[in-house]
Amino acid sequence: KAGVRVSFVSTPKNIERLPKIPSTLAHLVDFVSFPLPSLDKELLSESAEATMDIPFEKIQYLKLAYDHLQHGVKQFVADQLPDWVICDFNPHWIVEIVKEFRVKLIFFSCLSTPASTLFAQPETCKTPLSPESLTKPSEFATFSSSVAYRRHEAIPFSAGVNEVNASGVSDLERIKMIVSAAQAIIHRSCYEIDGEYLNALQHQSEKPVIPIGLLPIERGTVDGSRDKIFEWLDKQTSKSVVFVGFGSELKLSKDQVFEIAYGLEESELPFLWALRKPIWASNDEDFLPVDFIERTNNRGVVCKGWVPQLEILAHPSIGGSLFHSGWGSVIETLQFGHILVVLPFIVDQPPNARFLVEKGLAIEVNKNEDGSFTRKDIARSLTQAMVSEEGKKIRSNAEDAAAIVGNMELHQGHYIAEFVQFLKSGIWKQK
Ligand SMILES: O=c1ccn([C@@H]2O[C@H](COP(=O)(O)OP(=O)(O)O[C@H]3O[C@H](CO)[C@@H](O)[C@H](O)[C@H]3O)[C@@H](O)[C@H]2O)c(=O)[nH]1
Repeated sequence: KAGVRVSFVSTPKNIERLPKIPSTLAHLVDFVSFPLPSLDKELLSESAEATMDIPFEKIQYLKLAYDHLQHGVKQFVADQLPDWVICDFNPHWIVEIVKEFRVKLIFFSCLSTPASTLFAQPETCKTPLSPESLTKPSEFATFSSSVAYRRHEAIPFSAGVNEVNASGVSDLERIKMIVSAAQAIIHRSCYEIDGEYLNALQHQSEKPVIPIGLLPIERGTVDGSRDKIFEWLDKQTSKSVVFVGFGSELKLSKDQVFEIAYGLEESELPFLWALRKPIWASNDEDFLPVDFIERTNNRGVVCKGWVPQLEILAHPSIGGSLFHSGWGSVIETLQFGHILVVLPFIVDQPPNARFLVEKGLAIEVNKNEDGSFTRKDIARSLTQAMVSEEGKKIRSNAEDAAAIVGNMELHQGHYIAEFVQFLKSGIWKQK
């Protein structure tokens, strides 16, 4: 909308998943599709193009396949000579390409600023990321911060990012290479919500750390066909229903799915659960406790598949959500002023959850030291959030947050405008 020409480079299936570009912007935005090079079918199925398509242990092969895109991308950069390349942490080989063609680079971190303050500790720039460094708040947080991993979360996370996987390059190495070559780092962030962490991150970094706003999605830009989910929601009382979802890439175990199911049942609250077929399920239908659907069908709906989450969250019957605290879902929930019950598992989800609790916007489900949780923990947190007196202040804080998180003028008008200014001038004045 600011008149910047954008080529969005990805693979066919991922591009198909994106919303269509409005005709008024079609002359400025190209979707550039490179077929994903195939690997041995044993390693990666031909239809897999994103983490949501595969089990966790296969992600390393997806990275390997993406690394083979470097030749096509190099040719594209040579032909187009863009002013800037913006990329996430994955394509470390872009560093050589931008150097060769003298193109400027921006690192887009899709993780929140509170989470990033933990990865960007000065010591981790030199050494592998240790679990110890993740279990304490950033030393650059000059305020009282509770954002840190618990030990049971820090151990697998640090192992995952340090490991030299099948692609031959660890995630930490990828991030380091891109960050050190980038002129700036951009975050889905704004001073009004996570300003203190943005400032802490800026103190940790020698480069501009630029908030590009929270990028709330405008309604009507995603498919929200009014199918029977909405007919059911229309019949529910205002702000009474909990939306339950765990994002795109998290794979829950059978125990976890069952405890969530029993917890929903025990809470006696109306719910709408978006549940894709778990990888351990033997068939398309049977992955919930016996008779769960029958026992809860007077007040709950389970949608087995991908749902129009944004349109559901916008419905007036939704009052709260039970989420993994993926940053995208956090923004979408707060955009509509709903309280969050957070049950974090992987990547940045644990620090996101701590941040939301610290801000008085969420209740985190209690977990044991080994990371397990029970139906009682789920039911207790849901009741507290949705109906109890204890949750009243948090419900009201979440409602107030909608005025900031859902403010399109602030995010698109102000933050994106400032970022565009940076793209044009290359100069960033720290706030
Ligand atoms: O049935 C569904 C399920 C998901 N979504 C959408 O998918 C996105 C999910 O995003 P997010 O909440 O960020 O979850 P993940 O994609 O699972 O998140 C990964 O990426 C995030 C950063 O973008 C990290 O914060 C998470 O930890 C990481 O797991 C959101 O836009 C949802 O609206 C749907 O529309 N329908």
